[in-house]
Amino acid sequence: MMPRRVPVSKEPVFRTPMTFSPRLDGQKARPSPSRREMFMEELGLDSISDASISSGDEDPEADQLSGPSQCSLLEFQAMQIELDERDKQRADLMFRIKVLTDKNKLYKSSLAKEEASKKQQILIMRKTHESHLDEKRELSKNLQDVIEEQEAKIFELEAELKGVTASPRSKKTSSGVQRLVEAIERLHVEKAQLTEKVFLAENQIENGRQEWQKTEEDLRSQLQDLNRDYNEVKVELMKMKSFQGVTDHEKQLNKLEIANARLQMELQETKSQVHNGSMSNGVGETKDSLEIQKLEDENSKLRMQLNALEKDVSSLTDQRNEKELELKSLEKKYNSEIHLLEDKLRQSITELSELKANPKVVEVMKTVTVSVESEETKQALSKAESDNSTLRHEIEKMHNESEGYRQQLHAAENRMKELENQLAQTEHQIDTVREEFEQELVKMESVNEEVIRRVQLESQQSSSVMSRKLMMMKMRFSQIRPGLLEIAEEYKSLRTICSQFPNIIRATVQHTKNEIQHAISEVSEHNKELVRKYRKEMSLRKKYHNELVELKGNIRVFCRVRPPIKEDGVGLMARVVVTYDTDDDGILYVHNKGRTSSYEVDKVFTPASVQQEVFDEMKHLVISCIDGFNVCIFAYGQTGSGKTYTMEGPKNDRGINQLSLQCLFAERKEKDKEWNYTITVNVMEIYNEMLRDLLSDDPTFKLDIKMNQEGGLYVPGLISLPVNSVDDVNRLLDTAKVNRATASTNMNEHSSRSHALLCVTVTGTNKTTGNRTIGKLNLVDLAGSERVSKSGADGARLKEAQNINKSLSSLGDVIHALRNKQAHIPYRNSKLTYLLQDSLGGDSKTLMVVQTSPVEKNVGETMSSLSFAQRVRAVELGQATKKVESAEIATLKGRLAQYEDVPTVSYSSPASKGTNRGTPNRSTPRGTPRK
Ligand SMILES: Nc1ncnc2c1ncn2[C@@H]1O[C@H](COP(=O)(O)OP(=O)(O)OP(=O)(O)O)[C@@H](O)[C@H]1O
Repeated sequence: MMPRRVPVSKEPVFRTPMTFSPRLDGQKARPSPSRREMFMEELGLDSISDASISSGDEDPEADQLSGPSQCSLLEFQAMQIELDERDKQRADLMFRIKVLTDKNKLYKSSLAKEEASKKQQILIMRKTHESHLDEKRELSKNLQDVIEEQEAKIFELEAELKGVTASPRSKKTSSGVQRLVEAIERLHVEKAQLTEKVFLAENQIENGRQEWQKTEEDLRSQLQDLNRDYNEVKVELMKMKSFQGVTDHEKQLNKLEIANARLQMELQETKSQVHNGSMSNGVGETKDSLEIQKLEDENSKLRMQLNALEKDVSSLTDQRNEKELELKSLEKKYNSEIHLLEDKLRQSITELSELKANPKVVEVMKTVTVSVESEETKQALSKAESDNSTLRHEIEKMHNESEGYRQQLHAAENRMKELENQLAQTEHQIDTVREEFEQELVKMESVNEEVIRRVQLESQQSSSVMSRKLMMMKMRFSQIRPGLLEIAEEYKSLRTICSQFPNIIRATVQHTKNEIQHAISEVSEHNKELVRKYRKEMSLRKKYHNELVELKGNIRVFCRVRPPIKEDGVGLMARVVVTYDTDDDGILYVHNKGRTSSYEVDKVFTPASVQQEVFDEMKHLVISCIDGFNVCIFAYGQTGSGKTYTMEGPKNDRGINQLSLQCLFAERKEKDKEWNYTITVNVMEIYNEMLRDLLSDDPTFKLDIKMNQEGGLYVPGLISLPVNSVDDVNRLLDTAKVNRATASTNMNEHSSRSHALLCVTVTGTNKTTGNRTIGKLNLVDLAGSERVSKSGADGARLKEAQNINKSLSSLGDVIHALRNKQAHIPYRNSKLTYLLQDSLGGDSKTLMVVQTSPVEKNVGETMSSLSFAQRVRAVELGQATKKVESAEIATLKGRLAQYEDVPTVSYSSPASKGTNRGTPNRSTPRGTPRK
């Protein structure tokens, strides 16, 4: 979420450059504004972070409360903090104003200093000028004196020429020259003094310049500090912008932004004010940089003035030097002229004295002039006249020169006046600058005062608003304080209770756990007891059931469901549709087209059941064979349902056939002390209604089933072989397998379409009594039970299927007849039923293992097989009996067999025809079995 922008006030506000330090470190963003922040917003105040609020003497726990009362307390605290901040700002402002005032004073003092030094300089200059003027005046006076002296001399000479003495004049001349020399010497002294003063003034100017530079540097460093502060604030702002920017710091960030904006505004406004102030009479805030600029301007102005003054001084010095040179040349000139004049004068005097010494010449001259002019007189007179004219010329020339000097003096005076005017102008300029500066200072002061007044007014207004709000808050706080205290108390007590909660909860949980555990253990005990009872009941039930089955002679039915195999394929048709009852191991369910059919058998073996598990359930039946019972176990089911797997089993996991023989061997061994047992086996198959001996040398030979005189069935030519070990059994079974393969074109298909029979005969003789028992165990792997219509067979295969169907349907018919206790049981309808006659209807214990596929694809056949199994299960054959013969009977039977040439090897026990029970079966061994 972007931070909300707050419009910046246009009024200039003095602010310190971000003196607060907000919680930047370790602050965690809050997801949404708290109620306190919302309240602060309502009041139009900036929100304050939790960390910045310290409640002082308030109960700190009250801060943690939530609700209206907590908001009010926080409002009060927020107001206080806001006021503190304002006070801080005001103090900061005052400090800045004080700094500005100090600076102003400093400028004033430096200005006064500068002014004083300038005044001093002006005074010095004025004095220098005055002294110069005096000198000039003195010089002109001296010159005037010299001129006057010269004029006097000329006059004296003229007068002397006219007969007047001129002796006092010469004295006057020498005194004027003397004064001129003195004046020149004074000028020299004054020049040295002036040079010294100029040097002094230069030093002062240099000092002033250094002071200005220092002030300038100070101001520059202050400006740099301010800029640095500003940059720091900027950076701080940037940091805060980058670190914050989430909802709970929005207002703080806004506050900083406002402060920043205000600072910028201040800066701009100050700039503009200063600019306006320099352009017109506008007022503005004094900013250090502009002041420096202004002072620099003034400094440069003053420097210019100083330079002008220095120029003036240098020009005056030049002028003075010129004058000195002029004076020197004049002095030289006057001296030479004076010397010349003195020489002339001396010459004239000598001539005059000569003339006086020779009065005749004078008289002659006078006479010549009046009347007779002698030649000499005339010459002397003309010479005198020429000398006189020369002297006049010289005097005129001197007059002219004197006039030139007078003009030069006048020009110098004019120049002096000009310089005085310039000086007056400079002074005027300085006065003007000073006045302007003073005016500006006054303006600045007034602006400062104005700003201070405005800020004070503003802060007063804001503080009065804040005070009002504070008052309001205080009032509200005082109103809600009791409630708050109450809530705080409640909160404390609640907190105490809450702090006890974990212990209570822990204890309660522990207690509940213990109770539950106790209950569970009780229940489990009870359950165990129940399970024990249930199992006991079940075993009893089974026992009774078995007893009942034994009594009734029911055909026992087991069902084995094979696991899904790859031939079942994938997809919908490979879905498992057979499920099992968890409580009853005799019930299974088949799901077909949304309907579920349940089937009850004596025992259900799931795909997880192993061979041994299956055999264990029928072990007692197998063992009963050793006691003289006839037992028949046959596997029924569609092709590929696992019949062969159950009966034969793979090599590494043998099935019922081998396990049964192993069991019999073990049993024989156990009873070895009392009984002498002989176990013989024969292996047959019925294929296309043909009976074959799989242990014969010619397995294709078709065997017949015949009945002896006693009604017993026998198979002439059938080979029975004794077996004494598992190896014997394996050997025989392998031979049977080989013969079965030899007799067929396709072994796999053949095995599916033929019934395989393994018949085990156990004959036992009691070693003590000589009594004999004969028990038979028929182990039958039936052909596949699938329907012909489904298999779609034709030709030879159709015949096969029909034959299979025939035998199986005959089996069904026999079962049906037995079930309905019909008088005629159609055993002879097929070779299978005929051969199994004793097992199905005779004095036999019969077990059918119904094999099923678990997948959808075979669901029809599965249901059909299970329905058949249901019918088979309902068949009551009556109680089976042992076939035991006494020793005498056994001996007699043996003798009889020797005399009678009848087949003695009965396939099955010689049972009476039909369903008669109770008659001991006779069997006549047919000689020694072939090897
Ligand atoms: N309980 C089981 N566990 C594992 N695999 C089994 C089981 N039952 C049957 N199979 C497998 O199912 C396939 C078919 O079994 P099997 O040949 O025994 O059927 P079948 O009913 O004798 O067939 P057919 O009537 O054609 O002789 C075999 O590959 C076999 O290994």
